Amino acid sequence: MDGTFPIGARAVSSDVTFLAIDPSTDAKIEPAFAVSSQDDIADACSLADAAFDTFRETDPEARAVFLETIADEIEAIHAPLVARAMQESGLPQPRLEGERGRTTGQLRLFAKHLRQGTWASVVIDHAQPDRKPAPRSDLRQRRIAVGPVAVFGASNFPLAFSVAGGDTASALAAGCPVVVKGHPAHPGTSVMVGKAIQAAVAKCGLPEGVFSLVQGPANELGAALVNDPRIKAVGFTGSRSGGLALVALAAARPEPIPVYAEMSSINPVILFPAALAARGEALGKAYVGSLTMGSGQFCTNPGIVVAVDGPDLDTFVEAAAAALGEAAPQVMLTPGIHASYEQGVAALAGHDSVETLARGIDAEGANRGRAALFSTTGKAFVADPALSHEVFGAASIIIRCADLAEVRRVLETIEGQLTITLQIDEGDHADAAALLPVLERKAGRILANGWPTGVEVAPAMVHGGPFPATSDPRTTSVGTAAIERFLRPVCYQDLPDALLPKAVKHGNPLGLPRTEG
Ligand SMILES: NC(=O)C1=CN([C@@H]2O[C@H](COP(=O)(O)OP(=O)(O)OC[C@H]3O[C@@H](n4cnc5c(N)ncnc54)[C@H](O)[C@@H]3O)[C@@H](O)[C@H]2O)C=CC1
Ligand SMILES: O=C(O)CCC(=O)C(=O)O
Repeated sequence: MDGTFPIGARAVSSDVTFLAIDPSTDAKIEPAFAVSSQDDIADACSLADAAFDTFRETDPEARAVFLETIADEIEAIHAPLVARAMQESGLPQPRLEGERGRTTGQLRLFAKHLRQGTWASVVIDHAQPDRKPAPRSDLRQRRIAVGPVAVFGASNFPLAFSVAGGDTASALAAGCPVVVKGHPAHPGTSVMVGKAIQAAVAKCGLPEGVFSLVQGPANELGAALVNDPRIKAVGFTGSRSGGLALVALAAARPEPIPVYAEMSSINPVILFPAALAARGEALGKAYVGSLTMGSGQFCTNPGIVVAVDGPDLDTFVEAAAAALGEAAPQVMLTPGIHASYEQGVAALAGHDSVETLARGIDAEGANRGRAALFSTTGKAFVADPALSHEVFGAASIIIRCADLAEVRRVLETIEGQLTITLQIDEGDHADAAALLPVLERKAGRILANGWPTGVEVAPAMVHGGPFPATSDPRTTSVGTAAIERFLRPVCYQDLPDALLPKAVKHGNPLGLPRTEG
C-alpha cells in the first residue's frame, strides 16, 4: 500500500499526510496517507461530471457487469483487506469476513436488480389522436440518474457502509458517478477498496470519472465536496450532528440538493405481556446478545426496552443483568467514539431517575467499551427527552411502565426510528395490533420476535425512517430500493422514435418491463 488515493485513473499523492490509528493500542499505523486537497475534490467532481452522460446511458447490462467486476476485484484482495480493516477498526475477523461477503453480495444484488429492469419505471401512455374533445399526446416516462453523487463512508462498517457500500452500489447502479469521502478512521481500507473500484472501471472500459476517492482527517473536505456544484446528491451514515451539518450545507447551496443521511436511532424493543411471561429469561439473554454485538456500534442497536412492570419483567431484567455482567469488553472503533460512549454512559449513570442494573467486565487497554444496562420508569422517560438520546455503543435502558397505556405514551414520545421490535406471543396480538399505527408512524422497519441488529440486504428491506433516523423518510439506504434515491423521472412527449432513449423506444430494445396505457 503506497498511501495514494484514486482520482479517476490516477493515483494521487501529497506532501500533507495522515496516519490511521489502531484503536486497540492507540498506536499510529503506517503507511502515511495523502490528504486530499480542494483541488483534488474539484478534479474528482470535474471528472465525474464529464463521465456522467456516458455512464448514465450505459446499458443496464454493462452496469451490472461493472458492479460484478467490483465485487470480483474486492474478493481478489479479501485477506489483506480484512487484515487492514481489523487493524484500523478493532473489529474482529469473523465480523469483517461477514461484512466483506455482505459488501460483494450487495453489489451482485444490484447487478441482478439492474437486469430485472423495474428500477427504470418505464410508463408508456400511447397517443390517442382521436380522443375527444382533445387528442392525447404520446407520453413516455423513464427514470434517469440524478448526476454525480457524494458518498460519506461510515466508521462502523468499514466495508458494507463505506467506499463500496450500499450508497456507492446504489448510486453506481443508477448510473451516477460517485466521489467517496472516506472515513478518516480507516484510510487504508478505503484506499484498497477505492483502487479495486478504479481497476473495475478500467476493466469495463468506462470513463475514468465514474469513481474517485478523497480523504483526510478534516470535516472541511466533506463540506467542500457537498458544496461542489457538480454534485447532485449525497449519501451519508454517521452522527446526527454530521448528517445535519451536511443537510444544512446542501440546502444553502445556490442549487440545493438532497442529502440521504442515516443518523441516530435507539431502536425500541417492546416486550408484550404474554411473551414476557412465557420466555422472559430467554429474551433477557438474547437481548444482551444483540446489544453487545460489535460493542453495540450499530445504528440498529436496541437502545431501549419497553415493558409493563411486574415479576415477569423482573425475570427478564435478572437474566439480562446476569448476561451483561459477563459481557467481555470490546475495542471500540475510534478514541472519539469511545470517549463519547463513556460520556453518554456517565450521563445515564448520574441521572436521578436512572438505576444502573449492570456493567460488563472491565479491562485494561485502549478504547475498551464496557457494556452498560440501566433502568428507568415510563414516567421519567416521558418527562426527560435526554433519556431518549442515542448512546452509540453497548448501552441500553429498560423502561418499566405502569401499564400498556404508558407503553403507548413512551412510544408516542420517541423520535423517528430505523426499527421497532415486538416480542409477542399469540395472546399479545390484540395489544400489538392496537399499537401498530403508532409504530408505523415512528419507524422504517417493524419486526417481531427477532432482534434489530443485522439488516438483510433484500428488495423489501427498509433501512430508513422518520427524522432523526434519517433526513428523508421516503427511502432506504439498504436493499435494492436504495437505487430510487439517485433516479429522477423524465417524460418524453411526442418525441420521434429516432430521438427517444432506448428505455422508451417503440421497439423496447432493452426489454425493460413497461406499464402501458
Ligand atoms: N447511527 C449510526 O449509524 C452511527 C452513529 N455514529 C455516531 O457518530 C459519532 C461519531 O462517529 P463518526 O463515525 O466519526 O461520525 P461523524 O458523523 O462524526 O462523521 C462521519 C463522516 O462525516 C464527516 N463529517 C462529520 N461532520 C461533518 C461536518 N460538520 N462537515 C463535513 N463533514 C462532516 C466526517 O468527516 C466523517 O467523514 C459516534 O460517536 C456515534 O455517536 C457513528 C457511526 C454510525
Ligand atoms: O445492523 C446492521 O446490519 C446495519 C447497521 C447499520 O446500518 C449501521 O450501524 O450503520
